[in-house]
Amino acid sequence: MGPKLTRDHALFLDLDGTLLEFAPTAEEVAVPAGLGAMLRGLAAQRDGALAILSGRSLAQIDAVTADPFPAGAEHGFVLRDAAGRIHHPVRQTANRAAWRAALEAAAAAHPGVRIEAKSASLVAHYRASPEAGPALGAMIGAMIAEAPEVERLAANMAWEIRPRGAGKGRALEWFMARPPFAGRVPVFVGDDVTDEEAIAAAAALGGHGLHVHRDFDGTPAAVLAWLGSALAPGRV
Ligand SMILES: O=P(O)(O)OC[C@H]1O[C@H](O[C@H]2O[C@H](CO)[C@@H](O)[C@H](O)[C@H]2O)[C@H](O)[C@@H](O)[C@@H]1O
Repeated sequence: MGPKLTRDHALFLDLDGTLLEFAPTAEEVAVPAGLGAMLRGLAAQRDGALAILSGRSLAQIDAVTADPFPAGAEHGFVLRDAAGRIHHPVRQTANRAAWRAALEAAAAAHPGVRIEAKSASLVAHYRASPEAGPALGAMIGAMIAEAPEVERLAANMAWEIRPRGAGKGRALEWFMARPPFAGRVPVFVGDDVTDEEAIAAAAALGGHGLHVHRDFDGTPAAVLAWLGSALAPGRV
């Protein structure tokens, strides 16, 4: 369970596996009823100090939350501050088009594998074809071996090629240096290997880095119940 939330906490929330149950594709997730209203309430409670930190694109985040909250999209490659301004902390790679073509060709040879192209990252999803995972991972590792500007990430039933130097931990630190986050105590909740650096960053800043499986019962429902309890009458 997380701490009792107060208005002094800045909230940083992952989406898939944390607020959303996993689904066959990102577009097929069921958004819990009332999620947008709850996030708006939590943001208002702390003067807007609530940000979404997700591997999803900014457009996909907004489709889930229904409001343009501050966000670190694509694992922190695209940052949207509280005033709605967009920032890119690192540069795009020049090899993206060639890598995308190679991944599409690999996907054509593995029924069920799906390639997702975000503004900077490329993802090879193998949830519908788990047996393809190891070969895809090896192929991607070899493909980017000479490209130090990117890294291969083992995501949830997916491999992701993302620009090195971004990441959810850096995104959290970036927000914590700016209003309305600065001066508050960071609280991050995530579930995945891609969330560990934000869990560590929140703790290093004197806050709470929470894991859906280690600190809750492993379900988004438990995280949502905890968040919702902060909006109960008489709280904060
Ligand atoms: O950082 P997150 O908010 O957890 O987003 C991570 C990735 O989410 C999406 O993929 C994952 O969720 C899908 C829907 O449940 C699932 O089908 C897929 O297997 C998961 O890897 C999204 O497609 C990615 O771009 C995000 O990086």
